Amino acid sequence: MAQKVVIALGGNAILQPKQQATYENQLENVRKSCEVIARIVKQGYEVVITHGNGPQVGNILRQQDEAKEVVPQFPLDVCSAESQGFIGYMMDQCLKNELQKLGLNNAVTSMLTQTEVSREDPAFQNPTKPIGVFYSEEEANRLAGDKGWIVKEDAGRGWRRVVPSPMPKSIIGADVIGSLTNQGAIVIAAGGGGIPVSRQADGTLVGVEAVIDKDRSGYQLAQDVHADVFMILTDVQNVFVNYGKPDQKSLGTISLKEAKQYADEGQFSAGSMGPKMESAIGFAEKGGTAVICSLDQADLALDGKAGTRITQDL
Ligand SMILES: Nc1ncnc2c1ncn2[C@@H]1O[C@H](COP(=O)(O)OP(=O)(O)O)[C@@H](O)[C@H]1O
Ligand SMILES: NC(=O)OP(=O)(O)O
Repeated sequence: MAQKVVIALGGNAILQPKQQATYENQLENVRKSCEVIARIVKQGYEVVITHGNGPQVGNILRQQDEAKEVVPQFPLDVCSAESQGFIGYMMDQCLKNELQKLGLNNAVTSMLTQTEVSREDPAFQNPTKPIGVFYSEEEANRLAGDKGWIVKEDAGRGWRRVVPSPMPKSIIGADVIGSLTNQGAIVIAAGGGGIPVSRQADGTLVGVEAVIDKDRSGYQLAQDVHADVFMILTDVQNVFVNYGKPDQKSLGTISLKEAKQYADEGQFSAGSMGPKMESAIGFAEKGGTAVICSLDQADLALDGKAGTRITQDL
């Protein structure tokens, strides 16, 4: 039987920190990602894709802010939906095109997805999710003062605005995503972690202002669709211990025990590698294989020849 892989693609792979946020730049990055994903499909894997939206949703908020005298501002959950919509569109189109180049005609569909969170989540008191572009410390502090933002340093790469990132409780429509996948479709879902919503006392859903971590939602999605492999594609080839220090060490295939030990030591930053490793460990604990690697090495990493790989039994 074909192996099922959930691929979580980083928002930074769609827009790199030093690139201008033009549509053309993002489309080209998505095209390159889809070229790799199409090769994975060609290898015979069943694929479900999720993606980040940190840079994009931050830019949408900034556009709104700059235009607030002219057009009313929308809440953050709606901005999340906007980013999911435009990234889903680019991905759906690029993947169809890249599959066609390989002579494949799998059905591809992008599903606008809501993810349930709790309004009581402690994340609302401690924002950790970096969004938008990077600033110098001075510029970030100025913007924080002017606009009431909370800003934090992001893994040695500069300063960014941060927003609350509650834990996903459930992916709404995960059963539909699973059955489409089982029928051979490639589904793009829960982009940007999914649009954050909470369930009210009467059972109805309502939007919540937050940005969910796509690695955490991807982990939930991977369990929901009974994936064999959960693969997180980002902008580093491997996970490191002592990251950014002279003695940093790249991690290849590691045991669950080793991964947990490094996480307990605080080796992985909140808002970047932290949620990736937490999700990878969770997935491996449930018996699956978790892989964290760079986009360009995704197919090698699936074969165990690149990236950081965590499995229950070594
Ligand atoms: N221990 C670590 N090993 C590798 N990368 C790390 C580590 N800690 C923090 N990082 C940072 O995590 C970043 C990837 O996380 P993030 O920016 O959230 O990616 P994405 O947008 O691709 O999901 C890397 O670019 C790196 O700077
Ligand atoms: N929503 C989310 O996790 O986005 P990034 O992957 O861009 O940080």
